Amino acid sequence: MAGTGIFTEILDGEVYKYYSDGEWRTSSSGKSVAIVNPATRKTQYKVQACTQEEVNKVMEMAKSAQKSWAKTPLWKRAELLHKAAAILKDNKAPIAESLVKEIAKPAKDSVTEISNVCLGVRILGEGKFLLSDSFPGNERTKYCLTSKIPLGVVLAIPPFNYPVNLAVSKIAPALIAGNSLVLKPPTQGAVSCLHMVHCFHLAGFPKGLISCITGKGSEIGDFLTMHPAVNCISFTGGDTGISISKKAGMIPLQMELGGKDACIVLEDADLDLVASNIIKGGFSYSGQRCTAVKVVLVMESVADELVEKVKAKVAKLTVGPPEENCDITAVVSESSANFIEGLVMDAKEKGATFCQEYKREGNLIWPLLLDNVRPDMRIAWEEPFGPVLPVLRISSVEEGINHCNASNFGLQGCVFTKDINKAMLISDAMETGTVQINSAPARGPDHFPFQGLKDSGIGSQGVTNSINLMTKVKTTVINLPTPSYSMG
Ligand SMILES: NC(=O)C1=CN([C@@H]2O[C@H](COP(=O)(O)OP(=O)(O)OC[C@H]3O[C@@H](n4cnc5c(N)ncnc54)[C@H](OP(=O)(O)O)[C@@H]3O)[C@@H](O)[C@H]2O)C=CC1
Ligand SMILES: O=C(O)[C@H](O)COP(=O)(O)O
Repeated sequence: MAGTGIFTEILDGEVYKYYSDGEWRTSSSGKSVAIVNPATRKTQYKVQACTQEEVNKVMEMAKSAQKSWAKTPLWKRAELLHKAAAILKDNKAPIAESLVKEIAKPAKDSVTEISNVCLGVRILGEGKFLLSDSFPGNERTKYCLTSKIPLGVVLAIPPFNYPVNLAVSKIAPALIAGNSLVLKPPTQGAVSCLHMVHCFHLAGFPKGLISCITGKGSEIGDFLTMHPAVNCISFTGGDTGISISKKAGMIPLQMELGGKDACIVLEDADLDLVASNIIKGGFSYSGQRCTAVKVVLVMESVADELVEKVKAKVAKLTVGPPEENCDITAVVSESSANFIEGLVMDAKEKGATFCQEYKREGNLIWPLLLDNVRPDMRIAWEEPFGPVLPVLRISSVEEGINHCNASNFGLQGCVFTKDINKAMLISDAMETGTVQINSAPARGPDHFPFQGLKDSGIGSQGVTNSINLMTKVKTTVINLPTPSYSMG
């Protein structure tokens, strides 16, 4: 059970503690932040509302712990990460339980990301050796050695929908690269993150190297992201990332933001395959994935058949509590449910075809496919982050590409066709960070690059790219008095 067994020390009465300088602490603010269970709409957990002084302390510790961590051999860093992964694996149950209660989601295994990041040992263990005479006009008098050095303190801010998984995908590359890490978990998902951080604590990482500050992003966020001790921010979430980017100083930023992933369906597509992918892509975790299919752009000639196939599959989705492993569960908050309803009502007023009756109970919204959506409807452009999927019928491939490219987002997209040549041309034309051919958008596997164009983000994720972003290249040049040629 959450907060029991080896996790007892992370709880103070009914409020979870925050983690600083290798210890679990109660904030001097005397205040807590409530975490509301999306399904019951009742307070499920409470976390500390940390103060600015507590943030300052954490940053000070992070700076000093990083100095000695950077001198820890790579194999030892990897060993500790493997240990943390093993502890996480052995203690999945309370993390899974809090994911269910905080974000209405069945548990997801986050352990593989830590292990995968140990690939970093190889990436970081390699450098470059350059010779000056490869550049015109130079003799071989300079030997240049390059290696990757840590940045310092990395601030990680994951979103509610994958609080543990997206935290670990930031923590592990930061640590293997020799950085220290300050985690600000999403409020909805904080308790799952605190359990995960305790697994790192039990693995025996040095004091102060990892810390976890809780509190509302709207209250503590600016202080954290603009803190002078922070050397890199890795953020996943919504538009907040755009404002963070404007305020952050001259530091590397990894921003994975929203998306309006388009699914373009050509006449020759395998419609059964498309329908399964629309269900998986549009409705898994109730559409609350940045990579969810958020608009279907289907050629008019096959639209009726595709819509019928998707309708049949929507009818089979189970709707209800996360504890029962239902396909569709309550969306994360009442404000999110209200926002989704606003999009649905706008589509209704403007004449979209409802393939199912719109139904909502509290934060639980039944899956809904909207056909004959037109570009003047909000749902054609905005991301519902819920189980509502619009279908726009197109009369040419160009129309589909134009719709996709007119979006301010550019995360992923997908195209379904049996013609690989057409698929490649469409992929090249789509202004998105990734295009999936004949499959729904998805972030993984972990070592694939993952990035958004336009308002969908800056920087790129994936094991190698994260490590590269969280390090800087350092060069040492050996200057010889006379040119030296091997064996010469
Ligand atoms: N591209 C991607 O990989 C992903 C994108 N998203 C996008 O995120 C949105 C939904 O996720 P959601 O979690 O609600 O996103 P938010 O942007 O609201 O929150 C993300 C994180 O930022 C924190 N935060 C809020 N305000 C600030 C601030 N001023 N400074 C610093 N941190 C702050 C939040 O904390 P708190 O919870 O305390 O407010 C949370 O930890 C959708 O738009 C979705 O598309 C989501 C997942 C993945
Ligand atoms: O935050 C998200 O929504 C994820 O990064 C998407 O990951 P997935 O494609 O593996 O669901």
